[in-house]
Amino acid sequence: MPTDKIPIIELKHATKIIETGDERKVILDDVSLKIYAKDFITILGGNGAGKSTLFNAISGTLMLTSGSVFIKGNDVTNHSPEKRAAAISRVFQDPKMGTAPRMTVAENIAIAALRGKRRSLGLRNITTYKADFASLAEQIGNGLEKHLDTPTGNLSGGQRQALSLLMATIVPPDLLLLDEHTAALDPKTSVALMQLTDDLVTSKDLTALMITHHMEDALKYGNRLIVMKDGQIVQDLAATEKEQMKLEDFYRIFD
Ligand SMILES: Nc1ncnc2c1ncn2[C@@H]1O[C@H](COP(=O)(O)OP(=O)(O)OP(=O)(O)O)[C@@H](O)[C@H]1O
Repeated sequence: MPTDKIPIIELKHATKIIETGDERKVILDDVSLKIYAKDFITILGGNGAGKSTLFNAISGTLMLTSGSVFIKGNDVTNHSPEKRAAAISRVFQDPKMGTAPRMTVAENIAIAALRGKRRSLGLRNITTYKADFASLAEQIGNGLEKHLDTPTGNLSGGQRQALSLLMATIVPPDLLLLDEHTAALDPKTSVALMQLTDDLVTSKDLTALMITHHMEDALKYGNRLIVMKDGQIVQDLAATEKEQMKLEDFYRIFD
């Protein structure tokens, strides 16, 4: 891992404590992490280990109790999620989360294409861009290009997740957060979406963090693997270390 470059994301002693009545719970425990350009990091951890909390801390939907968050060297610890959204895209587990259901596929893509731009595309001008949208959707596969005028609420879960992925990356973000984005899909669709994800991340040189409960995927994809437990990062493995790990080794981590 490079040490001289400025990380895309850096967490310094990120800590979140939840206090309710007499109860005090540390859900993110002094996490320090540097994520560099083109890192594709898979994240494993049991239920309640703090994986989504880590994503919430990075995207700003959870404000830290102490510690700080930097995006490309800028301290964004007190920035709202909206402000951080110019740099960070997130795809959720639930296919309903990433897209506006009453809007068509083309309209959703048009909105995503505007991210970070001041100029308005004007939804009325979508026809001008239809050919571009169709070719983008075609790259995604699974017939999305034939559904440009279909409200996204009528798409299959797999098509919606593929569309969410396209929308999250159409304007390449500084960081792509994948929050168990294949977990709600049937096994065949899940494998196809995972392959598509890897193709997109690799071809667009994206920097990505991916939470998964599939140990095989965590081992197969990415250049780095993080294991979380009790709000802490307990393993941070580079590609070479990861290659030497066997599934049994990971099962031991969760013991
Ligand atoms: N806003 C909150 N208030 C109180 N507790 C919270 C809050 N957010 C998360 N937690 C708690 O923090 C712990 C970590 O939750 P988190 O969702 O990050 O786990 P996870 O690793 O993503 O788990 P899973 O695999 O089940 O999705 C859990 O015990 C959860 O109940």
